[in-house]
Amino acid sequence: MSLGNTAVAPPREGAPPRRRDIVATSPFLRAAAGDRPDRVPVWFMRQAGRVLPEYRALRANTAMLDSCRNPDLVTEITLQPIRRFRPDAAIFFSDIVLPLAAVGVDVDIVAGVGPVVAHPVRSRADLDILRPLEPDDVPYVRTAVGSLIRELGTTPLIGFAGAPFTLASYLIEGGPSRSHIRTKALMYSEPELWHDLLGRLADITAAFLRVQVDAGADAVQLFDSWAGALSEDDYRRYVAPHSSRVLAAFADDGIPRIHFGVNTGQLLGAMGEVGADVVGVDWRVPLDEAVKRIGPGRSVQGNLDPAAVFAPGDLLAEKVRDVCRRGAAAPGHIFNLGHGVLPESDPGVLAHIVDLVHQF
Ligand SMILES: Cc1c2[nH]c(c1CCC(=O)O)Cc1[nH]c(c(CCC(=O)O)c1C)Cc1[nH]c(c(CCC(=O)O)c1C)Cc1[nH]c(c(C)c1CCC(=O)O)C2
Repeated sequence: MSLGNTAVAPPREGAPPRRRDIVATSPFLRAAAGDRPDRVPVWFMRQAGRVLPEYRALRANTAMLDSCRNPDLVTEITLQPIRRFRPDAAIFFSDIVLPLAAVGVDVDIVAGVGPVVAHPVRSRADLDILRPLEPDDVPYVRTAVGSLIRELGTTPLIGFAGAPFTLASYLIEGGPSRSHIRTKALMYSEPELWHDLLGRLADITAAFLRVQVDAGADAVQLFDSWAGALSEDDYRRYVAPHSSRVLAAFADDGIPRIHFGVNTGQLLGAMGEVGADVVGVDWRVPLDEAVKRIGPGRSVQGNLDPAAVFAPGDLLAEKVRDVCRRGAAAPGHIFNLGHGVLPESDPGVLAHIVDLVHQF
């Protein structure tokens, strides 16, 4: 059975040869395409990074964005969790603000805070900073994806980018925000400026993903981490057209497009409709209920509470099995946490979760 619309799309004219050999066998790619492989595939958002001591050792003297610009470091960091956890997919090590930095936005990643933008975007004049992203702005991305494809063997590589709304929030607020007040104020009071801004961000995001896909990434995930702050009506009006344009740019590539956000119970249907093959679900909505909201023909990814890794072993195992059982309501299910791995997590417990999912 193949309900998804991914497996059938012919490659784009002039596109690189996809790793067609793994499409038929990879549990991750099959589940993304709406199939039921022999085992439930699993990977973890933020599996590459701070949870691993070998990562912390490697990054000790390198700033986050500098490490993203070093293909050897990116390759090694992306591979570290593959060796340790044996998940069914790798995710490219980078950050959602990297393409913004690549077009000249003064953005830094401050430890314990997150991305901080020196000159927030608040007026039409500020938009000029957002020029289009050219492939040559991120040569290190092409190099790193290429070397990963050679190293990964049969494990698929997920490319990713931040969605226009989530990037806009960082740009407008100047950093992380709980309420997104300035973002929403601009959205409501200057809709024309808002749509210009999100349009530019959609172009940058699509171009950043294009570099990864043309270098050989086997899937893409669009992170709209903060979209859950919006009502469905506002999401459809102010955000969906732009995310839709990003995902539509990969409709002919024959690769799965995963669309994820946090706290998006009210948006699951809309987030599927913008052109996702797989909808990522956080832990607040059980997967069988999420499947009803998303509607037919789309796979789901998720959705163990990242804090469940701190539960006693038998309760954790019960929770893992519950996610797998409920995920069976979708055409295809990719096991994941409902958001990124928490830094305090024990890597041994993550490896155990991979085993539990594979045994299910
Ligand atoms: C919030 C934040 C961002 N960027 C950053 C933060 C703060 C992190 C912290 O101190 O807790 C900075 C950052 N981003 C990343 C690191 C490397 C170390 C690590 O935290 O693992 C660091 C220090 C990797 C990353 N950052 C991201 C990835 C890719 C996604 C993945 O691996 O699953 C990685 C490896 C993506 C990212 N980056 C950002 C968002 C909103 C997302 C989307 C995913 C999400 O909602 O968490 C912005």
